[in-house]
Amino acid sequence: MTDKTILRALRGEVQPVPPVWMMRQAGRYLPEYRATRAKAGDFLSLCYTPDLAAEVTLQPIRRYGFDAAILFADILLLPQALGTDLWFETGEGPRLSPVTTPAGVAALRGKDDIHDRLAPIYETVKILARELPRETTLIGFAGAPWTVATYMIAGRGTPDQGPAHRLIAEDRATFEALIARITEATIEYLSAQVEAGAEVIKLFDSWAGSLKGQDFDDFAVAPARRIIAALKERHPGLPVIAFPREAGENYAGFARRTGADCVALDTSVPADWAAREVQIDGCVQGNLDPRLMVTGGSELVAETRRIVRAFSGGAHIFNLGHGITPEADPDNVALMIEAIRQG
Ligand SMILES: Cc1c2[nH]c(c1CCC(=O)O)Cc1[nH]c(c(CCC(=O)O)c1C)Cc1[nH]c(c(CCC(=O)O)c1C)Cc1[nH]c(c(C)c1CCC(=O)O)C2
Repeated sequence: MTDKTILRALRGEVQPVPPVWMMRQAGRYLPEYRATRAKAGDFLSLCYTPDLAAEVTLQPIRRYGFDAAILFADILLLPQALGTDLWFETGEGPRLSPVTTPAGVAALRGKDDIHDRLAPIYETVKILARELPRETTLIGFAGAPWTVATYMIAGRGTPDQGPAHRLIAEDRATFEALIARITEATIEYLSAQVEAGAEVIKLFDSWAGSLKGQDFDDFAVAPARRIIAALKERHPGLPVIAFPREAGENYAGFARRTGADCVALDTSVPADWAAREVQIDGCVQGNLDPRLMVTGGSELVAETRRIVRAFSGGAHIFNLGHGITPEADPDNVALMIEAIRQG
């Protein structure tokens, strides 16, 4: 049995001090990240250069001693491995060649033909498995099929995921075929990460909140359940964190319905409600507002303590409700960690 604090939380163990890591902990708020990114040239080159991707993954571990490191990569590398073009417009975000037709879906690579392009990611995982401190847990990840599909269909990020919802309404068969292709490829991608040394897997469904009713069941719950079941069959005991962001009331029962060991909570979910309705099924992760990492001060300390207290009756991994932003002050991260560990 391991004594790693993150793995203990994921097994449902209640700990006096919750383990902590942060979404986007390797990121632009850190000067050392900006320096390594400049050396790589651009964001995608950083993702695909294993030595540099491992370096930025390790930077926040060295600086803060987080309990977990998350592989540095992006959810959009999988669509790229499936054959879509991918680039980042400076100051705007990702762009992809859209996939909206039966022919477009059929032209995607098969689930077993993604590994040549993703090999550098597996190499990053191998370096990290060697170099991380022994008490630090290594988290691998992928986007959940719905969120990845929203980018593939629109060719970019969209505020309301309109193009993906339109495809569901107008050509459900093509949409379902796309989800199925992403789901099967995601299983192979995550399984390869585990074989390379990832100890925990996290599924990011950043746009789950725009799925309502039956669509939530069909396109957020069902694909996650399929991926988690396949991964656990191949890698017995593998812990999985699911992040159905903005799912609201659908957070209740999400772990049970998908087989996830932990549900990550966004900032819109009241901690007291989540302690009653979500934590009864196991570990929860979250959910400090990332804005407090910009503003800091006594409000940051008070909020951190409030969240620790709210979840103290069950298994809890402290985290933000979403990624830390480039405007955050690195000193506020240290202040948050001190409030967690020293109470
Ligand atoms: C939707 C999504 C993406 N990527 C991701 C999601 C799901 C989680 C979420 O909701 O944030 C997930 C992601 N992206 C990144 C990671 C690495 C691990 C981590 O530190 O959490 C992870 C887990 C690095 C990244 N991915 C990106 C950056 C910033 C790139 C830079 O250095 O310029 C980082 C550190 C770029 C990215 N990547 C994506 C967008 C929309 C953008 C542009 C917006 C932005 O600039 O913040 C797609």
